[in-house]
Amino acid sequence: MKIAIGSDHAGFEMKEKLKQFLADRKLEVLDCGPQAGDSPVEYVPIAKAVAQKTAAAEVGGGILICGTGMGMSIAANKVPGIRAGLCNELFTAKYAKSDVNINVLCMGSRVISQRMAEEITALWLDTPFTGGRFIPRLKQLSDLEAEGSQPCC
Ligand SMILES: O=P(O)(O)OC[C@H]1O[C@@H](O)[C@H](O)[C@@H]1O
Repeated sequence: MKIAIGSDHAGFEMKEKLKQFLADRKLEVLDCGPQAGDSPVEYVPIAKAVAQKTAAAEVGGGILICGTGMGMSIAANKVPGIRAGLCNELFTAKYAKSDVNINVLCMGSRVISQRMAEEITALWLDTPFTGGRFIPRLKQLSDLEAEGSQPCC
C-alpha cells in the first residue's frame, strides 16, 4: 500500500522520521512536502495535496502533521471523500479507524512524541474497519457532504 504524507514546518521533523517508519513496514511513501523544515510552510496546500491523492485513490491513505494536527484535519476534511481524524492518543486512533474508517490520520508534533506518533500510526494501519452498523453512518457523512450548506429547514 502507498501512503501520502505531508506536514508544515512544525511537523517536518516528525514527517521525515515517520517516512522511515513507514518504509520499515514495507509501505510505499508519497511525500507531498515540504522538502525542508527551515522556513514557514502553510498547512492548507499540503493538506489539500494529501487529501486529494487519497480521495482519488492514488494512495491507500494519508498522514498529515502540523503543530497540533488541528489545522491539517480541518483542511483535509474540506476535500470530498475525506474522513480525516485528529489522533493524538491511542484510544482515539483505534476507534477512528474501527468505527469511522478515517482515511487521513492527523497528528500534532507539538503535542506528542515521535514514539507516540509511530504507535498511533501503527494502530491506524493495523486496526480493521468494523463495518456493520458503522456503514450507514459513513453513508450519512457522504450524504451530508453532497448536501453541502443548502438549508434543510
Ligand atoms: O510555527 P507557528 O507558525 O507559530 O505555528 C504553526 C502551527 O500553528 C497552527 O496553525 C498549526 O498547528 C501549525 O503547525
